[in-house]
Amino acid sequence: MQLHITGLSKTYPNGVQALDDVTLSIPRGMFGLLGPNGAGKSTLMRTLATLQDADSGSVQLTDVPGTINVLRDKDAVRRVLGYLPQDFGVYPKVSAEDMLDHLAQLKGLSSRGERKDVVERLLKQTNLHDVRKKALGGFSGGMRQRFGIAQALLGNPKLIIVDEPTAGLDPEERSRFHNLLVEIGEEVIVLLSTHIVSDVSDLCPHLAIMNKGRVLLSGTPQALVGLLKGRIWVTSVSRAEVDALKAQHTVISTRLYSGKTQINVIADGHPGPGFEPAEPTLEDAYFAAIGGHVGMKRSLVADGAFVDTSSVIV
Ligand SMILES: Nc1ncnc2c1ncn2[C@@H]1O[C@H](COP(=O)(O)OP(=O)(O)OP(=O)(O)O)[C@@H](O)[C@H]1O
Repeated sequence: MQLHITGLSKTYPNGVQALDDVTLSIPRGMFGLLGPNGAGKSTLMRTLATLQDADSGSVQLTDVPGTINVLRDKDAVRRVLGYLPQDFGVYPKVSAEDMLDHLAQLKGLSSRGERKDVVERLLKQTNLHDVRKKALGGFSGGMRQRFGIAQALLGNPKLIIVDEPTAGLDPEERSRFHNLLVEIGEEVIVLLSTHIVSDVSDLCPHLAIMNKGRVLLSGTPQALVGLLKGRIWVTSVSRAEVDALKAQHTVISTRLYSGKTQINVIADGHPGPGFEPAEPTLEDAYFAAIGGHVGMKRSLVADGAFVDTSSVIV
């Protein structure tokens, strides 16, 4: 099973181009869609979830078995889709158990006994069984997101789309949520959008980095990080020195560390006194891509094949 997205574009009536010729092949397992706010992640996910139309392009879900034309055969997509939107709302007065039972009915599970089993299993899987009688309005952010996954798993979906699910969760709930996603398994496609690099590095064997509606890079974390091998340098300076360094070097990120500013620079050779070589991380790849310092030849992905980023130009 693979999801092939080819040349997908979308411009909103206000003139914002949210998707600009997006081409990606998404294999089975967890796939991270990483990008800053406004990159176009939600637009892409809503389009794949059949909730809005693209202006052009095509999307195919292969070997489901058979092939689904995602933009055209919306009912067929909905039968294999589980979706957790960014703004997942719940009825505050309804209990988790009753709501899940209701959603199961809407998904077509008409047998009461079968529904009871499915609801029970999902509540256990998402660690909500103890609070199943509690009204959803009293749920914490993390519990609500786990409930969101429970409803997305109704009907054994093959394509699961989760849009920024960890935003606003505390570290413990984030880790719990990550474990839940990992458990969903490798037999389905799980597309996860996030602006948090560690969500992707912890979970996803494949990812794409998006900005301004375009895919900047895609591949395995190792391949993306490999692009920067020997090219990341780090130094630590006082705040007063930061602007001068930014004027002289290609700074890809700065962060405060023990009261000093740690600066990561991209350069093909040693940038000068005070710099140490650094092992590149996915965060470096992310910032380098967003800053336009590494990129992908568009023609390489034009055939829709999943690109090994060893073939990426820098
Ligand atoms: N319905 C809409 N009408 C007009 N512009 C929109 C609409 N939805 C999104 N946009 C714009 O399209 C661009 C992409 O938005 P989108 O929500 O897809 O990005 P995102 O990567 O999901 O970011 P975020 O995490 O902030 O939602 C943004 O500039 C946004 O303001």
